[in-house]
Amino acid sequence: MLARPPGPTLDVLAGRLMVEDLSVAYRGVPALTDITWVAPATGLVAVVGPNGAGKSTLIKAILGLVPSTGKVNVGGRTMDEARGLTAYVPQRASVDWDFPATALDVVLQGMVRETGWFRAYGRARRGKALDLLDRVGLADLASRQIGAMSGGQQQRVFLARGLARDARILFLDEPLAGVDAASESIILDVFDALDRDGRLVVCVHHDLGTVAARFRDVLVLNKTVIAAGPVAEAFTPQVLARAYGVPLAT
Ligand SMILES: Nc1ncnc2c1ncn2[C@@H]1O[C@H](COP(=O)(O)OP(=O)(O)OP(=O)(O)O)[C@@H](O)[C@H]1O
Repeated sequence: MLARPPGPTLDVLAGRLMVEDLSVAYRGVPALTDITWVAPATGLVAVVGPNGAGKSTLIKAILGLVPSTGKVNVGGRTMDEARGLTAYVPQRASVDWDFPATALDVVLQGMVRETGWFRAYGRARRGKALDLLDRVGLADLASRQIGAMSGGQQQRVFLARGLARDARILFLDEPLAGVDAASESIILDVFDALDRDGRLVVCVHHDLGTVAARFRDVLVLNKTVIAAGPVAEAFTPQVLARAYGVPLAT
């Protein structure tokens, strides 16, 4: 049985992302073991942990991008059934930046679903894609090749692409890694707007110094769950010492 946080009724859990006994192994080597986690209904969650803790693997396993055992559901729906509710912004390092596409193309690709490629290029969709680029401060670079943009600009384009799905739950893998202060500020402002809009943002994050200021909840991982919950309760020096193996200040 899923261990529930004390108190909540089924109503409170309705619609929540729930992970139960999730395990992943790569060629027989465990990367994640028995992850059980009930995400908050909305808000910003930082997924933190040392290198190799399994943060990226967790996001991919939740989305069904790597084989896993255990259960994942959103309010009782499997991830396949809930696919339309989710968006994924992968780690920048995992993207081939040499592919020939403009920033606008990349955002339009985010709107392609089961309906197929053709419908994605209607006038309304193009307008929406331009609005999304504007939202991340890149309206004037819509026709720039993605490979000719800075790291922070590329990350913002991929955030806009994630937003194009109008998802209720957004997963982002280190969107703030290696971006400059201006890009970081724009990305965090978008997160805050998503939070106000009642979305759930699950973000792999390396900078422990900004967790308390910018995220409401945290999931601390080191191949299994070390702690999870509101930052004030779960992001403590004791938890971080357990996760990272050395004392760290929060
Ligand atoms: N495709 C793969 N094949 C084999 N092993 C993998 C694969 N992907 C990840 N791993 C291993 O699984 C473990 C968890 O990796 P993962 O990338 O999920 O960790 P992470 O916490 O996101 O790390 P980082 O902070 O360095 O990005 C690591 O030991 C990694 O080497």
